[in-house]
Amino acid sequence: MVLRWLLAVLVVLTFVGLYANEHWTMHTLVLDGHGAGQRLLVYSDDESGGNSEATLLPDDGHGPAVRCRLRSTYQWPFCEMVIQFDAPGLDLNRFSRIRLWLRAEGPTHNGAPDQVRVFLRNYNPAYAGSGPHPDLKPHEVVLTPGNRQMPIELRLSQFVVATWWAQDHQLPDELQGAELDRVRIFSVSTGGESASGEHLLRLARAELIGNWIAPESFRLGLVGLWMGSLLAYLGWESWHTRRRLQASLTRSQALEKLVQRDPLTRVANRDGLYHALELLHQVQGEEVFPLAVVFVDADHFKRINDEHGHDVGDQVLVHLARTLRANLPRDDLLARWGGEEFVIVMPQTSAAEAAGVAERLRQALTQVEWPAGLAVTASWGVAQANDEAGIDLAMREADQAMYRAKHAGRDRVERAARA
Ligand SMILES: Nc1nc2c(ncn2[C@@H]2O[C@H](COP(=O)(O)OP(=O)(O)OP(=O)(O)O)[C@@H](O)[C@H]2O)c(=O)[nH]1
Repeated sequence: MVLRWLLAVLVVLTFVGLYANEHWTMHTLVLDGHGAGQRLLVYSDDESGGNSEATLLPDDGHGPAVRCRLRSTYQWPFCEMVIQFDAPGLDLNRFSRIRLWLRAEGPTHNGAPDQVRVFLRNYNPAYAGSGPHPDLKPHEVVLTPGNRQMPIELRLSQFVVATWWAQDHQLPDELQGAELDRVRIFSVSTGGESASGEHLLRLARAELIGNWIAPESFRLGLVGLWMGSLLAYLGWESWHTRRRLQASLTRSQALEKLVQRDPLTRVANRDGLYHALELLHQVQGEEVFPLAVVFVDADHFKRINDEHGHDVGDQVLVHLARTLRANLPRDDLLARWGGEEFVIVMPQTSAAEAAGVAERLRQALTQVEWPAGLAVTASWGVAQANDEAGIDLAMREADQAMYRAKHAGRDRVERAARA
């Protein structure tokens, strides 16, 4: 359930994030030649041997323009409006698009609308040289503004390295692709097909549009978010499972204890006794032997029930169990064997020592304030087991010894013949 919610949230976040980074969180850089680190210039082919004339017209409220008298004395005549950026140049990786408000007027060879070339020129010492006029790598898009709706929006990925420049520069493979990390020049130039005559190039506005976070970084961030969330979920899930297991273990242990306990006297029942014996043997190993077993049976208990009622009988059993427990060391096990009969198991104790303990317990019963002013006594049988296999035999022998105590007149301790 949690995983389903997590996935749903991640999917929504991913889509909203992608959309927001693309459309909502844009930032803009205006290219007008007046901003910090920008300069507006015009060039023509006269520096390359032509004699075209480029004149910068003052901004008349519609943005700067270049009036160009194109003369075909040069092979590739051109006029160009240039916005130059201070070193180290602009890193356009923060941007994804460029918007242009651009007009071009002038004669063409075949009467088609005038073309404009848009350039982004990048600096890299590997090809630019170190002179005052660096050889920048031109990235080009050819446009036909005509009567197009403004602005014209171009993706920066549309800019490709100009083939005429690439052919002149035999660059190694790794330098042949587009590079827009140190752009020193943004320019618009008359088209390659423009005919001689007077042209007008007007750049009312140019803006670079960027995402606040570069798309690559944003996508990397999204991958990180997915991986981080799933890892956090796995961590939480394993912690939660361990807690659930622990809780159910504690519950089942508590339940087991409850099942192994006599509800009236609160001491162990037979199952509880055997379980405790097993644990004792696991912990102490063979050191539990010799192990003494004492059977205790309340005398004339039926009479107590008959004369004073079942409730008094119950209270007598509770008092008997409490007295036994209170007078036994903690390591000795006490259990209700059934009816009015109890068993004591004493680790590391011989039958002789156990008989002494039983005798003290027998006397302790005379000190108890029994219900209904009764004077309750019990008969005791003691036996000894020397190894694990001997435990059941010792139980039977202690039981028999207890019956001998009954027949001998009750309220006494008897040891098994072998013990
Ligand atoms: N009140 C009460 N009586 C119980 C309980 N369990 C067994 N009894 C009774 O204990 C009595 C045991 O009687 P007997 O086995 O004849 O033994 P006794 O009367 O103690 O005689 P001796 O053992 O020979 O001294 C029976 O009447 C059972 O009903 C119990 O949990 N509560």
